[in-house]
Amino acid sequence: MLSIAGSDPSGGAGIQADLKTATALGVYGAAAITSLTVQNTRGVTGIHPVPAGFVADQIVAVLTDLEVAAIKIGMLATAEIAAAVAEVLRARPGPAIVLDPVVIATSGDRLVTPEVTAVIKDELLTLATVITPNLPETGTLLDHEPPTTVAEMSLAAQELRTQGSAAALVKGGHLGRSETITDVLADADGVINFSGPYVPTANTHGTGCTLSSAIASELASGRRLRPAVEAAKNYLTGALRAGADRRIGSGSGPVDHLWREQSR
Ligand SMILES: Nc1ncnc2c1ncn2[C@@H]1O[C@H](COP(=O)(O)OP(=O)(O)O)[C@@H](O)[C@H]1O
Ligand SMILES: Cc1ncc(COP(=O)(O)OP(=O)(O)O)c(N)n1
Repeated sequence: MLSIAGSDPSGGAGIQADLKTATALGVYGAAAITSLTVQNTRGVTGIHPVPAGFVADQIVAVLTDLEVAAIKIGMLATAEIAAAVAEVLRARPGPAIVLDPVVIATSGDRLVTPEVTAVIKDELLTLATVITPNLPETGTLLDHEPPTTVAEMSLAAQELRTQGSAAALVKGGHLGRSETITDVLADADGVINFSGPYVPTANTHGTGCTLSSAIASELASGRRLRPAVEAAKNYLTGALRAGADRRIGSGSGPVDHLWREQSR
């Protein structure tokens, strides 16, 4: 599994989360870094994008050497980086692509320039096996208000498919506290809800990164999309539960990626 994403020095999101997730799921993880961030559990205070050509070179180096079965795309930082990633991947079809259209961190900090969304819509959406926006990202991609109910998430997921994505998983983490938390997948077979228990914790830093890299890892292991999403959500719920009471950092802490190892 190749992660094309930004670096989070606090270790809970970005490539750090993606590599922990792949490892925990028994998949070899590689990483092409799109940007360095200055970030901790309290927020993001700096972004240093990698030159677009150098991002492309990293991806080509991995794809021309390792047998990559699935790619996760996360933070793209600038339109130039997004366009370079699209160009490289268009020229090398094959791996499944999980596109997490990262715009804003849970802390409220913007992670990409506004122009990135247009490149995602125009160039990356059609390359994706599945796109995994949260509610605000769904609103941005569709140019309307974010969904506020599971029924609206279902309509939005189907609308994203009409924009060119083979499948869309609209994540419900921003719907607020309830007994269950539901993500909605629209694919060629229709619409399906993935519901799991809501885990009451402030330690949700990197949940979107963890989910998308878990889906990519499960696809790399040979699962089809629906079973891959189900397995990824179960893994994430376990990691949220195991990390719920940890005190790593003073803000929104990371999930416990290695929870399965510890429960052995
Ligand atoms: N408190 C929670 N309990 C259980 N699952 C959660 C919780 N918060 C988020 N999730 C799950 O984490 C994943 C990411 O959700 P979301 O917060 O919507 O995305 P992002 O992290 O990209 O903003 C989704 O599968 C969502 O259902
Ligand atoms: C480097 C980097 N990439 C992505 C994110 C956003 O992570 P995500 O899992 O979508 O959400 P939160 O961490 O904000 O809950 C990030 N923070 N850093």
